[in-house]
Amino acid sequence: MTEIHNPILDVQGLEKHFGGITAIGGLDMRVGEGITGLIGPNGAGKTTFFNCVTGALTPDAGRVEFADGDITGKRPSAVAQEGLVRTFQIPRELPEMTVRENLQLAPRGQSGERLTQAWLRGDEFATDEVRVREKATEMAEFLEIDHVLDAKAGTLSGGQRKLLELARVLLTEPDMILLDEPLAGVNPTLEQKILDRIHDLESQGYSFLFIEHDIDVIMETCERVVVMHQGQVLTSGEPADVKSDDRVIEAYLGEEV
Ligand SMILES: Nc1ncnc2c1ncn2[C@@H]1O[C@H](COP(=O)(O)OP(=O)(O)OP(=O)(O)O)[C@@H](O)[C@H]1O
Repeated sequence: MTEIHNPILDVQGLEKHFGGITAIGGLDMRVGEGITGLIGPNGAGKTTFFNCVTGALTPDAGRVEFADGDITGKRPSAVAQEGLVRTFQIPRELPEMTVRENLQLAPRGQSGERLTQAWLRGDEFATDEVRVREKATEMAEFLEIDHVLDAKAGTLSGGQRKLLELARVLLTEPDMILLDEPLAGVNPTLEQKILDRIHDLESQGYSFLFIEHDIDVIMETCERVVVMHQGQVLTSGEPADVKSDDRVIEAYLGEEV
């Protein structure tokens, strides 16, 4: 296991139980800058971990620090204001609204208060409206969904919905983004586009923690990988080391490698 010396996200002793089920059992995890992969078998606790860290679930025990601040048990909006946001395995756009409306809402929604406050400070409301619109357009262009800006979000393909979700999250100007299977159900061309954008964003200073089941994608995309198993961190390190770790092969990769 390799140590991260200057973590952005530092989780200690995290626990989450559902009745008699221990989803997270005393987990310690440190995540630094760049792109980190989070892998593990079904039921390992990856999504529960995301939920506990970003405030959707309250942990039963433990401490979550982000950018040196204690965010344990804070609500999702407060966590987002600190610069930590997540996407969902199943995107959460508003299907009856257009893509543009979904994007323009993003900075004002639960996770966008930081940006909205910045925009509202000392500016005319009308100017803010224009800025919100411009930002939404820029983001749609960046993620190549600008051609569907006027379409209802509910009519988008699965892959386009993933891009919309990523755009909405980015519009909150986070520092770290937790991605919950952003490539699931996405065709290979779009998959490559999403990965390219993630790399672009990394070079702009964003950091990612990235749940992904495809080990080849993890190997190519991530500088570091954390492996979860039964609510704990089994190991972490560079992708090649993790892939050849006997415990990881036994617990997760099996005959895939
Ligand atoms: N709301 C809940 N109520 C009861 N049990 C839950 C709940 N959420 C998760 N669990 C249980 O907690 C454990 C961890 O689930 P979790 O979804 O976090 O795993 P995961 O690693 O994200 O799995 P997958 O890769 O299949 O998405 C599982 O045993 C799951 O059944």
